[in-house]
Formats: sequence, C-alpha cells, structure tokens
Amino acid sequence: MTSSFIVAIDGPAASGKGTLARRLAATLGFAHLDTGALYRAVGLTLLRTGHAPDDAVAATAAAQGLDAATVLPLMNDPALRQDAVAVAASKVSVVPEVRAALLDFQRNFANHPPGGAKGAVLDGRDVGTVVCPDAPAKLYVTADVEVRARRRLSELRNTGAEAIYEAVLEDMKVRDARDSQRAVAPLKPAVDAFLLDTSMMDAEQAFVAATDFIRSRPAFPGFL
Ligand SMILES: Nc1ncnc2c1ncn2[C@@H]1O[C@H](COP(=O)(O)OP(=O)(O)O)[C@@H](O)[C@H]1O
Ligand SMILES: Nc1ccn([C@@H]2O[C@H](COP(=O)(O)OP(=O)(O)O)[C@@H](O)[C@H]2O)c(=O)n1
Repeated sequence: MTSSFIVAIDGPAASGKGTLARRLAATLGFAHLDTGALYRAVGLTLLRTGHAPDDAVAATAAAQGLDAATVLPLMNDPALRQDAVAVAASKVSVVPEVRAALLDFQRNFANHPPGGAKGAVLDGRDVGTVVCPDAPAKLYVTADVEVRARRRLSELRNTGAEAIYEAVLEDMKVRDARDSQRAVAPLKPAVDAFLLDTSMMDAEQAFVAATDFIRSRPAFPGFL
C-alpha cells in the first residue's frame, strides 16, 4: 500500500530540521528518513576510498552501490557527522547522476514506510520540491546563518571535535551557496511550504509551531 501521510521538511544546515523531523516522527508514529545521511554516506565512501569528493564518476558509482544493506550500518557511523563529510556530501550532491541514484530509495521509503508505519517524515534539501512534491505537509525550516553556525559549533564540540566558530561559519556559508545555486534540485522552499524561522525559537517552540501547522492540514486527521 502506498502511504499518503508524508511530512516533508527541508532547510539549510543546522536549521533544526533533523531534530524536528525525529520528534514529529516519534509523535506521529511515522518512520523517519534523514536524506542528508544518504549524501553523507556517498561523501564518506569517497573519502574512505581515497577519491576526491568532486570526482563525479566515483560519486555516481558510490551512490549506485548504496542500498538498504549498505546504507543502514553507515547511518550509525559517527564519522558521518564530521564536517569534512558534510562538505563532501555537498560536493557529491551537485552531480545529477548521484541525485538520480538516491531518488528511488527516498521515494520508496516515503511511499512504503518500513516497520508497518502509517506514514513517513523525510528531511533534507529537496524533499518538498523533488522527492515528494505531493506531500500533504511541507515545512521549510531555517535560521540566521550565525545562529546555525553556533548550533553546529556546539554540536561538534560536544562530540569532542576541535572546531573554530569562524571556520564553521565559513563552511556553512559555502555549503549554503553550493546547495542553493546548483542546477539540479537546489535548496529552496516549495511554494506550498510552511516557513519556520527558528532563529529565535528553541526546539520545543519549533515543535509546537510545526504541530500546529500539521494539525491544520486536512490530510492529517486526528494524528496530533
Ligand atoms: N530550534 C532550535 N533551537 C536551538 N537549537 C536547536 C534547535 N533545533 C535544533 N537545535 C540544535 O541545533 C543543532 C542542529 O540541529 P539539527 O536538527 O541537527 O539540524 P539540521 O538537521 O537542520 O542540520 C543540534 O545540536 C540541535 O540540538
Ligand atoms: N535531500 C538532500 C539532503 C542533503 N543534501 C546534501 O547533503 C549535504 C548534507 O546534508 P545534511 O542534511 O546531512 O546536512 P546538515 O543539514 O545536517 O548539515 C547538504 O549540504 C546537501 O548538499 C542534498 O543535496 N539533498
């Protein structure tokens, strides 16, 4: 059976979309897919096999080689969260063949959520615009780049990594620009997305605003 209960959440790095997506999925009883982890898995594969992250041929082969069996163990690999892997992910994600290779996996997850879940929450950059353009609830989560850089800095430091604010901010600006300006599936809000600026919100306030929006969607009767 194809699920029509899809929540699509997009936005730039460290806007809080993953935190929100995980909590919404747990509350709704839906499955959650962090689509960025798929691009990170491709980036990590290239770094581990000694390829440059902008090697389009190697990136395509790595993306085509990913399936549930190879992706799931990588999802829990702490190396996936390194900043160098985020940068590599952003480089492989401009390659149209890489995006095409990952599309089926994402759509299949959304339409046939695993574990018998009634619906799915996907977060990324192009879920509401390309992966699931018919999703009945779309959110675009954002925050000022300085706020996002501070969040990512404390996240990196909490994992024991050495990180400098100015470098994290600069990486984030470069990645935002690459993600927004690429030719295929650039980062942008879907026309029918609910815009959620979390610059002045904590995670709890963002969750309340998101649930208010989802509750207002006729396609989600009685879920919240
Ligand atoms: N609304 C918020 N206010 C403050 N910090 C937040 C908020 N949402 C998430 N965070 C924190 O910011 C960091 C990045 O959040 P995350 O959800 O991973 O962002 P994204 O998935 O957009 O990259 C995490 O450490 C998370 O705990
Ligand atoms: N649906 C998606 C998700 C991620 N990506 C790419 O993958 C990179 C890493 O995504 P992510 O969601 O893990 O990054 P953060 O927001 O956690 O920093 C992004 O910078 C994008 O370039 C994408 O192109 N499309």
